[in-house]
Amino acid sequence: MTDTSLSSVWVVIPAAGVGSRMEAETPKQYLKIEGKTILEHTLSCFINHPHVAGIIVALSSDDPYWNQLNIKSTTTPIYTVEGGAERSDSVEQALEYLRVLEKLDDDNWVMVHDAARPCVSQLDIDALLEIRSSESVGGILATPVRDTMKRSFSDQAKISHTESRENLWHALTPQLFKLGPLMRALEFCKNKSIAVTDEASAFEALGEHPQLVNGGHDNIKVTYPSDMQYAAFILRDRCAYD
Ligand SMILES: Nc1ccn([C@@H]2O[C@H](COP(=O)(O)OP(=O)(O)OP(=O)(O)O)[C@@H](O)[C@H]2O)c(=O)n1
Ligand SMILES: C[C@](O)(CO)[C@H](O)COP(=O)(O)O
Repeated sequence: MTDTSLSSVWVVIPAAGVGSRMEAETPKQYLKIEGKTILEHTLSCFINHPHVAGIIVALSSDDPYWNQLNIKSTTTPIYTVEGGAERSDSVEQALEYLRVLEKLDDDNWVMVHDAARPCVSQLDIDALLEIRSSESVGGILATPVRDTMKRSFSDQAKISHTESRENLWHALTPQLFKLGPLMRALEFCKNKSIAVTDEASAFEALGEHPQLVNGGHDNIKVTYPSDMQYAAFILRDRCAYD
């Protein structure tokens, strides 16, 4: 087994969604904040990063926007692959590309990060990368739940009961795992028809316990229209200090 604790990682950016909850004409990853698309903001978090070997972006088959982006990358190769029906399918397509065309072997680390999360900080990315030298199966950025959590009835917006927020986290991205185990975990879930909305869930289905790395709660996933203003505030604030 080669020592990959300090090797560079490939970044998988699932960007093939339609953004239905955003209710916009354009898929949300192509909506603009401060003159740049959300996808460009997200890519800028990883382009020319010293520990990033390359970026693979999963796009929808009929994506007419990608070629219009203004992406400047001097040291980081960026490739695209056709995504799939679900986020997990898009991730699998990108991983297959890395294995077959980039000829990455199983113990290469890969980091999966939502195109819709443009506010991730370098500090958090580097904190997650630290787990490469641990014995863990991999891990994710996450942030502890801050509010009291209520469970509603399934058929009405009334409180059924309060869920304990003890040891309850919001899963964020990036999520960092080794290529081979991640592909096998996703394949296992697909074969068992276990729907997974993040990479960690696939490992949990195998009885694994990925590491939780405390990340900023401002690493939001732009999902609803109201998220755009908050993301713009965070990005403006971030640029003011960079
Ligand atoms: N088939 C899919 C679905 C989603 N994604 C990506 O996965 C990330 C997180 O998914 P989500 O926030 O749910 O995006 P959408 O699926 O586009 O949003 P919605 O569920 O509102 O349609 C996004 O960057 C999205 O582009 C993807 O690559 N392939
Ligand atoms: C991967 C993720 O962002 C972690 O919170 C989330 O699971 C994506 O879910 P979505 O339904 O695809 O937005």
